[in-house]
Amino acid sequence: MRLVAEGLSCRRGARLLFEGLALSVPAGRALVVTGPNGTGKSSLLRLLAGLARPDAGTVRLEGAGEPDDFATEVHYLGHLDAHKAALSARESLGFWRAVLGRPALDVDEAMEAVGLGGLGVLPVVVLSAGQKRRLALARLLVAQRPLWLLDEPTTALDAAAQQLFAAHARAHVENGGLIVAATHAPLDLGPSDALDLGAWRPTRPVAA
Ligand SMILES: Nc1ncnc2c1ncn2[C@@H]1O[C@H](COP(=O)(O)OP(=O)(O)OP(=O)(O)O)[C@@H](O)[C@H]1O
Repeated sequence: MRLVAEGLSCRRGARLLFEGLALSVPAGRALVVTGPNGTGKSSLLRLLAGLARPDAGTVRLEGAGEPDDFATEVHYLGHLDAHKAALSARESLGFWRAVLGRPALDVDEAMEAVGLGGLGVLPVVVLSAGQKRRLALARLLVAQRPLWLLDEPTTALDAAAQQLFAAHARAHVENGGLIVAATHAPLDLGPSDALDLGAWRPTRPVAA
């Protein structure tokens, strides 16, 4: 399996964020995307996830079966954690496990794996910011999907949770998974390439 993007251009409002962007991420490898605020890291991840259309260019996941199946191969973790506030942490994760399909860890195993063992009965609304982020990361573990698209995955995580996350991510890559992660923090995801989106900012014409 390989994620391939070619000739990608992205415009938000009146601003061209990048154009002609190409990337290729094979199975068993991660791509770490960095760049200053506003350079388009989240926008790029949304294009790769199929949540937005590029102004030009294509995205494909080679070796993923039918093109229509693309969405079922992808875990997208955005800025927002996408929990239902009124559910308990266990119920929320169980909901995602049922919806996402291809079950992997069971709910209690995944809660333990992100250090939330014992907190499952709490309503999501009372969890701390870092606990909510841990719960979002647990979603990656309850359903088997090869491509993880992660937007600032370590936001709000303490040092121990960052290490836990990195260990799960490296295991995913070692098992042939693919990861594209946007980050402002150093991330050790195992065999990786780097993409600095700051270098893709279109240059402005120099005023005469
Ligand atoms: N719906 C929108 N309409 C207009 N502009 C938008 C829209 N969404 C995002 N933008 C702009 O697109 C640019 C890129 O935003 P994006 O969130 O992709 O950047 P980022 O690199 O992820 O930033 P950060 O590091 O702050 O998270 C920003 O200038 C933002 O204001």
